Amino acid sequence: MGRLIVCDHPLIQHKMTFIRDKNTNTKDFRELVDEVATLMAYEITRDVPLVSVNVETPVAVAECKVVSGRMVGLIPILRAGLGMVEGMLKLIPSAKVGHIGLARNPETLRPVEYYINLPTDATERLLIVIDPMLATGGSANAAIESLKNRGCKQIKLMCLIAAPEGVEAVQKAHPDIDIYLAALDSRLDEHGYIIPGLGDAGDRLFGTMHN
Ligand SMILES: O=P(O)(O)OC[C@H]1O[C@H](OP(=O)(O)OP(=O)(O)O)[C@H](O)[C@@H]1O
Ligand SMILES: O=c1cc[nH]c(=O)[nH]1
Ligand SMILES: [Mg+2]
Repeated sequence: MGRLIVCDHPLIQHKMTFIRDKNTNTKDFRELVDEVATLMAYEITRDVPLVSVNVETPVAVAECKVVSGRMVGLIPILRAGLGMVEGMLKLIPSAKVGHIGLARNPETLRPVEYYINLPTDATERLLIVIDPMLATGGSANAAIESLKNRGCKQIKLMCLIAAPEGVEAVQKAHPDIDIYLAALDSRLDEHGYIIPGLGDAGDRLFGTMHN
């Protein structure tokens, strides 16, 4: 079974409080999501391979390590996953970015894939699927399945908030996948929203709330 890692660093918990708050405006929400993505990037790259290099300090040769090149691909699920890309690229600037467009049908809650574009060397990279919300798990599962169907083998999933139902669905369909979260919430409501959650992540990131 893949690991479930809840990244509960105090700075992440602090920022998540304001991300959840309905009174946080679009600009602040976007900045906070970006910041949490940067902090989570630190944790999700904890086990990337290193290679040894020697560097000359002003006084001696030091045996050092560098992250081996061309390691990571970021795969945001459109739209809301886009809000986490820049924050991760701050720590992993050599990552390439692929996109998977999925939208949940509000009645069936089933995801519909409307776009996919992956880096040409995606099968050689550790791919991090990113989406703020893991609700029923339908979107994450569809994205992971799409990647696997194209020959990708090393895949992790990174979300801000998950419902237990979503975690269980991903673990059942893809038991090889590690899941990284900033918070694990209580449940889903009858519309497939995470409770207490943060509302609709895409709408809050892009200011498209219908109210
Ligand atoms: O786990 P699930 O039940 O599949 O729900 C989670 C999905 O729902 C949201 O996207 P949405 O369909 O609202 O699209 P958007 O990002 O364009 O707003 C969210 O960003 C996830 O992709
Ligand atoms: O709570 C939820 C569930 C799915 N998608 C969201 O943006 N929020
Ligand atoms: Mg949405």
